[in-house]
Amino acid sequence: TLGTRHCGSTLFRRIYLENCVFCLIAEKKLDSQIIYEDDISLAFKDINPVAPFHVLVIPKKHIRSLGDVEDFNLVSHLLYVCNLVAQKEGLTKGYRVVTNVGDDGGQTVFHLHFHVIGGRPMDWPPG
Ligand SMILES: CCNC(=O)OC[C@H]1O[C@@H](n2cnc3c(=O)[nH]c(N)nc32)[C@H](O)[C@@H]1O
Repeated sequence: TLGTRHCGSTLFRRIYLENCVFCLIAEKKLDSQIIYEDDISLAFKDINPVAPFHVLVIPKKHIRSLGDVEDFNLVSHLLYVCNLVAQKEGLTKGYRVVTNVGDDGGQTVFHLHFHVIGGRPMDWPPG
């Protein structure tokens, strides 16, 4: 698919990025329910919640998945935001943070994102 080929051309990157749903959300070209934003990250409600509270935390910069991260200070910031939105929601009984990496990981949107899932007891092991 488009996302699996790597090509240096700016045109290819522009077309590819314009097909990234989370890039469109970050650029406000696609609507979403934003619950936190700063200059490098965004948190918005998942369109298909699996729990009473289900929010996605993403870098505004396009990064395909955790496997493609170069600057882990950014990941640290994203996890800080996960905790921030969970505290803001008042998830005092706990919550789960999940990132899916690649096909076996169940990743379906290839723009790095952390799920913050809460409001009900979680099962273990995950599927
Ligand atoms: C299935 C878990 N693996 C994964 O990769 O999760 C991707 C997550 O992104 C969610 N999602 C997809 N499109 C959109 C969209 O346009 N808007 C919003 N607000 N969420 C979206 C989807 O429901 C899934 O939970």
